[in-house]
Amino acid sequence: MIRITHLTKSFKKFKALDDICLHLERGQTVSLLGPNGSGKTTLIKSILGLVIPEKGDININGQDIRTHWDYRSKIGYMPQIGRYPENMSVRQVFAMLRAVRKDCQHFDEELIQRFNVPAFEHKLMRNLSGGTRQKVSACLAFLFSPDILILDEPTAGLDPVSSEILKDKISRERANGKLVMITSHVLSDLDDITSHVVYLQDGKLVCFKTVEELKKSTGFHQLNKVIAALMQTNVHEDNY
Ligand SMILES: Nc1ncnc2c1ncn2[C@@H]1O[C@H](COP(=O)(O)OP(=O)(O)OP(=O)(O)O)[C@@H](O)[C@H]1O
Repeated sequence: MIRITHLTKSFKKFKALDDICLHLERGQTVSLLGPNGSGKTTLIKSILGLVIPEKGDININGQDIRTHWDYRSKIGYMPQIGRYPENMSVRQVFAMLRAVRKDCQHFDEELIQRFNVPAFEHKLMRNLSGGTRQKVSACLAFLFSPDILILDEPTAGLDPVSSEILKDKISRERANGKLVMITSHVLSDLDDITSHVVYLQDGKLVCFKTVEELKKSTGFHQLNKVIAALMQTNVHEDNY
């Protein structure tokens, strides 16, 4: 579904991504992990076409993203910090985005209901709490039933109940054959939902493995312990 080959991105002399190769398929929930500054957001932005790499290719469903822009309509993106027109109400933001996406035939409004958006949709974006803003971002990421979901720190700021609602939604969308990519530093939030781990360090791909493989090779059952072990062994992956 997403094939990344020899992706390299530098900011001046600094290599943020260094020869990344990955092949991600539908039905996977891929946790994109690594220390601060390891290149996770740069990788996500490269897939979204917001960062232009100097080397390498990204193909989505067999099409090069540099020449086929319509792939973006198949991606739902939840940014780390959602930026919206601050003087619009929540209701207006939803209406505006629905109007932009006239091509969309099927709306997924489940999160809108489960987060009880109608209770706060009259509020202006600038007056929302951080967690409520996250709920709006989550609802928008899922709203147009995309095949690929890219969620950057999705549970940050959400209360425990809302966090469980979102994780449940992610699991069911994966079961429906969607590809979900998630970054988070809260590994306990990823434990139940991750099928594969991509681990980056200094812009390099250290590991791309299933959670089961990692649990077996490290002897640990919790993702945070697995990742701690991975950081210590620094196994290099050339088998993608
Ligand atoms: N526009 C830019 N200009 C210069 N350097 C950049 C730019 N964007 C990212 N970088 C650098 O590239 C490196 C990777 O950044 P990136 O945001 O991808 O890391 P990350 O793994 O997402 O980090 P975090 O976990 O802190 O969110 C960092 O050293 C960052 O400073």
